[in-house]
Amino acid sequence: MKVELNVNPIESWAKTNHKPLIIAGPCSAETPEQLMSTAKLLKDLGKVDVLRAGIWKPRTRPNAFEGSGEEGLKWLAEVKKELGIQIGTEVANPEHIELALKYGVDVLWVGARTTVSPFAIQEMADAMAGVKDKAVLIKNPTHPELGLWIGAFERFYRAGVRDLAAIHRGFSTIDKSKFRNVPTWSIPIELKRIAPQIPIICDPSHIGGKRDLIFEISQKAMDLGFDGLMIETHIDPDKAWSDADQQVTPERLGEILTDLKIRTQSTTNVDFNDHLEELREKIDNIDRELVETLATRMAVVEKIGEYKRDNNVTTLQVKRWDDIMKNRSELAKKLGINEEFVVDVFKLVHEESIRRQTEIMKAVESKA
Ligand SMILES: O=C(O)C(=O)C[C@]1(C(=O)O)C=C[C@@H](O)C=C1
Repeated sequence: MKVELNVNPIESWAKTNHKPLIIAGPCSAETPEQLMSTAKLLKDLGKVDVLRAGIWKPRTRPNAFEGSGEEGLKWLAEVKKELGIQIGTEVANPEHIELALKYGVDVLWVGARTTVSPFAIQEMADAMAGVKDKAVLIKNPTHPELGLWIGAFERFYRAGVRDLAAIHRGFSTIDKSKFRNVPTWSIPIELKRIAPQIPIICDPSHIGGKRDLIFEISQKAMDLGFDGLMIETHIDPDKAWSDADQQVTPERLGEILTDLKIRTQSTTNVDFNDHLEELREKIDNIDRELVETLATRMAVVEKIGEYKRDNNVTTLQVKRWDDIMKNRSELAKKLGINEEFVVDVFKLVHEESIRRQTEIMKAVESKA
């Protein structure tokens, strides 16, 4: 799948000359004082490009704080006027968009729970038709379905929105995890591969769910070459009306941003590039050998499949499979590589063996 979306580079709409783009501010706009005092400290850091604040909060259950609504937009507009900082908030329907535009919101984002619904996205895209100079950021859907995420970009793009970016906020899981939303980095990496022109912003607050994890997640995003960070920041995090555990003080945000190592996609250093080229050639050769070895293995699997078919023996051989898993895992340990990774590779290999042997069995059935 290739996605042709000629979206504008982040610098063109965020009016920033540094990378990464930093969006920070409280989870929710609670009071005019809370918003203004947080915003002033963020502005003083000199590194924050957009002040964020939730106005309408999609809470799991209805009795939680659901946002300050239009009133909060007035406070945001006041901050923009007084501090000259760009402002951003989450929108979930055309009415939110209309109000956000009325109060001069510069950056609108679509939440994960909205991205899952193409109906909601289409209505919002229609509401953005003809709107100029406003950026739309789209959070990944709550579950790791890349097509749905891309579909949301396509809907806004068709409506004429060109200032677009993705926000990676992790994926819901019922498994026990140290993260609130598991990052499953392979999904944003795949988005980068098939649509490299779409900037990606990481939301470590929602991935981590705990303030202690924010630095580590942000650094990982920088190591992967993400374009920005959205970090929830509150003047007094422990007293926040929503998501208290994942917010940091403006002071802590300053430390995080200072400590982050920012990497570049490439370098003009000739020695580095020459050496990288040599190593990549080695990798190309190793990969060729790997694929050739897989093909040789598969030929043996097919031979076994024919024997099994002719002797009415099942494709799946649990004892043998279990022995293979144990042995390959021990081998990985001995060679000092990640055992889980090797086990995962062999699970895929085994799945393919079974698929191929099932085909061999079927071929005879259909002849009979
Ligand atoms: O050993 C066999 O019986 C095979 O068919 C080979 C193989 C494998 O891929 O290694 C495939 C299926 C079985 O479940 C066990 C092992």
